[in-house]
Amino acid sequence: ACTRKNRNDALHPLWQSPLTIPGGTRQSPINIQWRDSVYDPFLKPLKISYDPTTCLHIWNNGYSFLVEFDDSTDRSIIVGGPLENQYRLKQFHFHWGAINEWGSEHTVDSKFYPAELHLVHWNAVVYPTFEEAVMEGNGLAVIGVFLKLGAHHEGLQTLVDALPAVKHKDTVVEFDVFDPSCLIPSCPDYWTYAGSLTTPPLTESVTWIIKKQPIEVDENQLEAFRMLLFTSDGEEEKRMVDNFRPLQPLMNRTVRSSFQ
Ligand SMILES: NS(=O)(=O)c1ccc(C(=O)O)c(S(=O)(=O)NCCc2ccccc2)c1
Ligand SMILES: [Zn+2]
Repeated sequence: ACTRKNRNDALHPLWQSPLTIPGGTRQSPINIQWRDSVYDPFLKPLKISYDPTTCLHIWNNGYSFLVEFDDSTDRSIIVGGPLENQYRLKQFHFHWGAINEWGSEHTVDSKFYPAELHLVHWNAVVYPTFEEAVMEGNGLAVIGVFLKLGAHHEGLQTLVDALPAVKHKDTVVEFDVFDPSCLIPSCPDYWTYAGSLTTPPLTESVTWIIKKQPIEVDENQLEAFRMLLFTSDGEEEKRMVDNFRPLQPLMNRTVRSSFQ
């Protein structure tokens, strides 16, 4: 009998998710070619208002560590920018590499950053639950912030100090007051495009807002990310590194910029 070719050859090793979504036309991440982005004078400034007391906890979900927020009210929201509605903050997380040469999900002119922060928001004006918003074209808005190697980042350090408590998959630690706007650069400039989640279910529901200016973090802070584990306590340890999805084709999309 002929052997069935392993159909998993197209799966990404990390998430056993398909590398390409059949019929996907707006997948993420992408390379942002600066000179191909189109300045849109009608783009508004992005307005960010987070209430630090909506912060709940940090947990290691087995492919990143995420800080979750109470999204039962409109206390932590973003509005403006390319968005038609206001969107509620649900969580933020990071993607990073084993070394400083790569780690971000998006690239700029094919350059990787060592890490990338994603702040995930959902359209609670139109959709009753996050789970429904995840399935809709205008359901989510994710702010992406690049991390580059440089000065120590005070705001990030409070997060880094909590990471040893969530070293293993499925561990959680209380984290009850944190204002993530300290992780967002002051420069208002951003790129924006229509994309998708970069983790399963990879749904094409994300308006991406990628800040042009990176934040600086130091080597010890990046190394702290790399001390986390994909694996649960008791399993053979696998360091949590390179948790970024490969670049996806731009296809018929234009990246707009809020700046000239
Ligand atoms: N890189 S990304 O911004 O695309 C992203 C990464 C991870 C997650 C996550 O689930 O933690 C998320 S999420 O919080 O949006 N969850 C998406 C998967 C999900 C769908 C429905 C219910 C729960 C989780 C987004
Ligand atoms: Zn992400």
